Amino acid sequence: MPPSASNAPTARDPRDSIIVALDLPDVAQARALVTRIGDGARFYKIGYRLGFAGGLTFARELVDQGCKVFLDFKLHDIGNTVSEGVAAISALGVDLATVHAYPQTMQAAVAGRGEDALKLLAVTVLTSYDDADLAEAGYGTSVADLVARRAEQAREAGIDGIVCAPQEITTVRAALGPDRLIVTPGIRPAGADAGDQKRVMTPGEAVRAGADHLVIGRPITRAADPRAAAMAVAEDIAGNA
Ligand SMILES: O=c1ccn([C@@H]2O[C@H](COP(=O)(O)O)[C@@H](O)[C@H]2O)c(=O)[nH]1
Repeated sequence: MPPSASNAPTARDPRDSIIVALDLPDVAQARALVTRIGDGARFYKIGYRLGFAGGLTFARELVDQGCKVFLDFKLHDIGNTVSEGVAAISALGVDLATVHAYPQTMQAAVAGRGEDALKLLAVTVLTSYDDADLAEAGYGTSVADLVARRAEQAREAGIDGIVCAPQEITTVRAALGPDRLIVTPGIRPAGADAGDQKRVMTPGEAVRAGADHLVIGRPITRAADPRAAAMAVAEDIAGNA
């Protein structure tokens, strides 16, 4: 079960910094995992895999249980489609949603969100990319420079926060100012397999660098004891906050 009112983390509880990526094949497995994590986390991310397998209904279930929900579909399309898509996401009552950090896309997303409580995050450069991947995709710029440029454009567009790797937090914070969110995937506890992630840091390092939230999938969801894995992350965060 997610944390009950009696053991709910306080505002400064390190567990509030953790967003668990529920990259699972179906709702039954996602529900079982959330139960196993219990009071180890209360903020969950739903992406393509679960989203296309009943995850939107499950998002509602998590919200009704008092959990926070991040819908990570990384929208990128013509402006009208993005605006209407964001308006539809707003109606789900989730807390965070992502779009790619292209100026047209971000402006359309902000227009679609209107006055709703949904916070929009712009994904700068995926954490599975390095400079060589950007070059291969046709960009003549480094990851660091592209993230910095996109963070500036996100601020101008009125986006609420940025998704970037922990390595870029200092640059992004300078562009965004103190109040907007910095959310970092690419998090690996010391010794954990990086897998397809190329720009990684430990939870403690990322929090020390200034991340507001850490997105963590496999190191928690594939752990033998997911609650213990989440608690170990929280401990690392607490030791570095
Ligand atoms: O740049 C990005 C943007 C999003 N993600 C998402 O975060 C999680 C990370 O999962 P791990 O298993 O901890 O690698 C995953 O859902 C990605 O879609 C990202 O990794 N990088």
